[in-house]
Amino acid sequence: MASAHILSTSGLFNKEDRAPMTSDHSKMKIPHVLTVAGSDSGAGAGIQADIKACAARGVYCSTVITAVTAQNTVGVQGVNVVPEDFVGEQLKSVLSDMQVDVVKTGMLPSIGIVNVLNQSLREFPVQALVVDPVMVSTSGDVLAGPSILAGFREDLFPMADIITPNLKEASALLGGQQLETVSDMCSAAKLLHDMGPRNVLVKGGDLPDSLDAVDIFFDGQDFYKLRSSRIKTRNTHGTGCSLASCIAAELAKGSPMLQAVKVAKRHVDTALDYSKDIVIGNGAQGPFDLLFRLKSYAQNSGRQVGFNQNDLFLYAVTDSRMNKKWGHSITDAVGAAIEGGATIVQLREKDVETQDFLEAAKACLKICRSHGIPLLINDRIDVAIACDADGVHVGQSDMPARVARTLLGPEKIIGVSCKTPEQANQAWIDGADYIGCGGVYPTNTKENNLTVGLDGLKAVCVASKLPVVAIGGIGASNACSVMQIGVPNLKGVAVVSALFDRESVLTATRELHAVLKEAASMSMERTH
Ligand SMILES: Nc1ncnc2c1ncn2[C@@H]1O[C@H](COP(=O)(O)OP(=O)(O)OP(=O)(O)O)[C@@H](O)[C@H]1O
Ligand SMILES: Cc1ncc(CO)c(N)n1
Ligand SMILES: [Mg+2]
Repeated sequence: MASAHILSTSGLFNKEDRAPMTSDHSKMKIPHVLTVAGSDSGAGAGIQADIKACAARGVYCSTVITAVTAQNTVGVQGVNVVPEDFVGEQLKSVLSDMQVDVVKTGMLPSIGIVNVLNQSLREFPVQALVVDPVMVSTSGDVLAGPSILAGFREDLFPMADIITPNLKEASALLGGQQLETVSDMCSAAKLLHDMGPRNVLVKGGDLPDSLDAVDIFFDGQDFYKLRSSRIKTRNTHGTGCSLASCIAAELAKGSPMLQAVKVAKRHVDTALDYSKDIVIGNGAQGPFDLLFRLKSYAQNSGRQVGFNQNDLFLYAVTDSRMNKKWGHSITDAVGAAIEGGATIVQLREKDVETQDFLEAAKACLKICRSHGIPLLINDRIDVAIACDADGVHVGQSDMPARVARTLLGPEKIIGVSCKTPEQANQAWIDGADYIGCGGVYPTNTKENNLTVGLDGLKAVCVASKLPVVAIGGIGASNACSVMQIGVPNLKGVAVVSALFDRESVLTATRELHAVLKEAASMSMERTH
């Protein structure tokens, strides 16, 4: 099949031409957590939470299902327990074949299932066992009856590297004693530790009258109070399952226990904060979003999804010194450039403090979004991420495009400055969306910059599989000759001085826009 779709992809799909992305990683071992738990049809807790938590932490998750629940944000409407033999069969399938690092348990609805699990773990030992002794859902529904207590205490806890009961579960395991204060939680952690697990985390999500969300970690010697501010939200369904899975995921990566617990708590906390206002379901307890980091990929707020190469037509690059010289604010300058016909904007602020840069970027993003114009950030990936800009432009000595792609995700726009066909090819392999080629003419905005001339520009365009924007000393007087070099992937010109080193940015942009239009219609005539 011909690969005609080269220009706008981010790099993963053109198998014929691009170097394979993972050739030297073909034998990579991925950290692996096996969760042995129940399915939650509402997907906030149970197996579904475990898969999301492991994915969010970058760890593979296999699943042995112990029960299927009919469950939503109102409560648990039904439970169908998987026969213990079949739980055993699932365990054998996974453990005999895959290299599982850590087993995490959730809902274990019968003593028979606990026994089967116990046998499997003896037959196929793993590096660590995380036991979340699930008994009652937050809605108050019973997920494992009291008969399970002996199974936990006698069979699983002695093997466990950590157990993670919530207050009700800790209380049930200790014969029903009330747990109402942080000091009660410490005593409980100690008593539970005596049952055999190497570490205990008593979770305080349900601690009454507590302003903070406090969990007590006990390693047999020291107590650690893990405290975060309590987030006001109804979306806490599945926090416990998610926390235990995040711990398991960090252990699978090789973290020490306390570090794993701290990272897990921070992940759940950030996820709760991020999703505090989402609305799923009508019940009292909604699920939250563990994959919040993927947010900007999914909710491309306000802009078109993907990169349109025609956006390179009149590419405005800002310059703080010029704005200062003419007394323009950055937002006025960007607004005027857009009004004059700029089709994409790049913020290139060389002598500005980071905080001011971020504020400027946010303000410019608002203007750009309201006009449907993409906003890119020069060099500063951190600023681009912080303001959710549409992408970045990087030079040859900035962050490599491949790394920028990993940091920004598959949908953001990445441009790379290139002077040679080799650099253009590398930019394509690295998953860039376009290249900037120049300086075409000498310019004052970049010191010691090698000028490639129209011939150099043409050579790069011919070699490039990506669309190209020409840059360097271009303005209304020479834009026409640049656009007429006769290569179809030269999509536009990028300009700094010709727009911003002017008293009226609006007039200058309009003028250049008219020249580019004229050049485009001339080349249309030539081809028809
Ligand atoms: N509103 C909140 N704000 C911040 N952290 C919270 C909040 N609610 C729970 N947590 C934290 O989430 C983690 C899970 O604790 P929790 O006591 O809710 O577990 P759980 O009852 O087993 O949860 P579930 O049964 O819903 O899966 C703990 O680290 C706890 O401190
Ligand atoms: C299946 C399942 N496992 C665990 C919990 C605890 O949150 C739940 N509500 N549902
Ligand atoms: Mg729980």
